[in-house]
Amino acid sequence: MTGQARVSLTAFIADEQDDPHLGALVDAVASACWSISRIVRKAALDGNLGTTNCHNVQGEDQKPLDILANDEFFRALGQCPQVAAVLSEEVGEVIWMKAPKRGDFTLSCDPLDGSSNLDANLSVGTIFAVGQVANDGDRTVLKTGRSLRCAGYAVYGPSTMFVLALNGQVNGFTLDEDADDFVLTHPNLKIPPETSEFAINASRQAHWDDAVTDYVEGCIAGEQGPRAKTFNMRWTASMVADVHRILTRGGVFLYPADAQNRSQGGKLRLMYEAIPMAMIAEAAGGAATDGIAPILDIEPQGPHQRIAVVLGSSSEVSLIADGYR
Ligand SMILES: O=P(O)(O)OC[C@H]1O[C@](O)(COP(=O)(O)O)[C@@H](O)[C@@H]1O
Ligand SMILES: [Mg+2]
Ligand SMILES: [Mg+2]
Repeated sequence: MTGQARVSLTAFIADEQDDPHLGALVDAVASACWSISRIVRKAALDGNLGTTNCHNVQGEDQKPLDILANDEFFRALGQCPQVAAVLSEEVGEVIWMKAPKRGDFTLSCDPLDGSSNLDANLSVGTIFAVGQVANDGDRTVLKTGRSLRCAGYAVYGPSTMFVLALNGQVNGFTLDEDADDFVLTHPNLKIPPETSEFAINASRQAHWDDAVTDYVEGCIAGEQGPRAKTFNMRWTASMVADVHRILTRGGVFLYPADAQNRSQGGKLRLMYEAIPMAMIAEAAGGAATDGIAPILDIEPQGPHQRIAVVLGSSSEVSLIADGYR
């Protein structure tokens, strides 16, 4: 985007919508991501790699950076008077910051996504979704993704980027560390409907159901197979990094429910992984399903509910969903 006027995230949001409170909230989330980006980059220097003896409500090991990123989020949101509630992967229950008033915001977040990659210095990220309080005293956080005001993620990779779905569009901003600012570098991101790249943890093949096995075998069969084209495969084990690649060049991401994780509903969490990424995928012209229904139409049953996720290029998503019928 050289030669074009630099547009900062703050200016972009002010242009895009007229609710100054939402602008302030997105700015606060971006500042939390900026701090997390610095903490992640200095982790080895500050002794923040490795493990802790702590577990989150899902029984998962909490890495030092999971906890530090979560603290950063609450610090930044604590400065936003319009934030009524926060649901975080790292905290068991929904935290109410104040008595909810009509128009206040609720925030669901995965402060550090892809934490199994931290010690290997691979790309990780942060995921968030912003809901709104419908009426004074309304304490409903578990709403379908269709009710969201915006959603996004930050990816801490070779560069730090902030990607935001707002008003039916997805835009990417790159952190300019010298200017301490997120600058619009990837306007109006679109997921191409066709692709020849899929992402799945193939080591779980033995547990897959037929719909997934048939789909992957069809891809791997290449030009001689039913798809009559060559497919590539990628798996980074960071949902943010896999989804960012799909936003950049297309593809389909699958973390299906399988024989091993079906009893808990799948692996990924509906409120702060599946729903925000589904909003981003749909706003970028892609699709997102649990195999049966669009993820944004699913009524959440619990704050840490898990779900199957298939998202990305619309033609592949519908082909995979056909396999479940
Ligand atoms: O280890 P697996 O089975 O490949 O799972 C990787 C998936 O788990 C996650 O790391 C879960 O997210 P968290 O790191 O936030 O717990 C996703 O980012 C990723 O897609
Ligand atoms: Mg995650
Ligand atoms: Mg996480």
